[in-house]
Amino acid sequence: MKVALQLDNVFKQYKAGKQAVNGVSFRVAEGSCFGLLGPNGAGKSTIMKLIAGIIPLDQGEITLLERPIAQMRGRLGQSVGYVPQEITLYESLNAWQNLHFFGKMYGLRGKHLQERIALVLEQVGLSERARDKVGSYSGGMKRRINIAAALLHEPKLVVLDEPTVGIDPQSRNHIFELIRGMQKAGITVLYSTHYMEEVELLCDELAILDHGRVIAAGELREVLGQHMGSAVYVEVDNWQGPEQLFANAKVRAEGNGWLIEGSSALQIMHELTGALLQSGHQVRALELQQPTLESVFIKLTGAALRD
Ligand SMILES: Nc1ncnc2c1ncn2[C@@H]1O[C@H](COP(=O)(O)OP(=O)(O)OP(=O)(O)O)[C@@H](O)[C@H]1O
Repeated sequence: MKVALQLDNVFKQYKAGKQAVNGVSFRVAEGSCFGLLGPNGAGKSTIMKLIAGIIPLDQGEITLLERPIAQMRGRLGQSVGYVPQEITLYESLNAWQNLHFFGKMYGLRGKHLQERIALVLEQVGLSERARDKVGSYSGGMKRRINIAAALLHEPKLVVLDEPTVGIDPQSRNHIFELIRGMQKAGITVLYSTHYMEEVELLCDELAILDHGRVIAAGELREVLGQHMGSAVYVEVDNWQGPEQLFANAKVRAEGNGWLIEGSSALQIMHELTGALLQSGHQVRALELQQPTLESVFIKLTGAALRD
């Protein structure tokens, strides 16, 4: 695996604030989509700003394409396309004019800039609205132009900070398609979100963050497998519960029933059906439950991801 981005023991504290990033390390393979998943305040935006060189780190090292970013200075901006959470566009200008402005900031000029603007507008599906004022756009369309602006200079790494918050489904789909297109083109994508379904859909690998620390990281299957076994959910009328039946599994009350987690869900189901058939209890629900990022997060932090 060729590493595009590497963070080694990175720390960041805002003035008089708490430790926003607290010893974070992870590696992102070239051409992959890496998800940063965590609740509000976990440190996702801060990590992204550190990578884009917008704020300096306190300790540790960030390496982009085998070069420490501390040594890259102006060249960092050439390699990274950073899309902040906030929309940063001129509402009174049209999309083309906005992109022209950003393109010039990246040092693009003349015919090449015009070609790049046309291409990124096509990539975000807004060529036909290019001459309309951005002020007349929906939130999702503005977000797509913000992403287009970060692609103008053909960066090797694109950093997207919660790009789907508060946008319409059509824009969301466009953004997903765009990311898939970037991956095909060998561009590395760092994607932050607090929607676990987005990570499951888009990302090859992920890091779960909480209070500025990585609490789990790796490929999706790996993370799910490492932290959760599969489980069986059961609802039974007038039953004292499955605790006595499963000495070696974890049992907890959930909803109107119980969740039994162990190394073999099939074995749990087998034993459960045997016992319930014998006792003649009325079974309301009996199902296999695959581990999800949500369940991993609850297990690791004791809180739901969207709290
Ligand atoms: N400019 C700042 N000054 C002081 N503290 C800050 C600043 N920006 C962020 N923080 C604090 O740093 C911590 C991490 O915030 P950060 O914005 O990186 O988290 P996040 O995971 O991106 O959250 P969100 O999803 O809300 O954007 C939080 O405790 C936040 O309050």
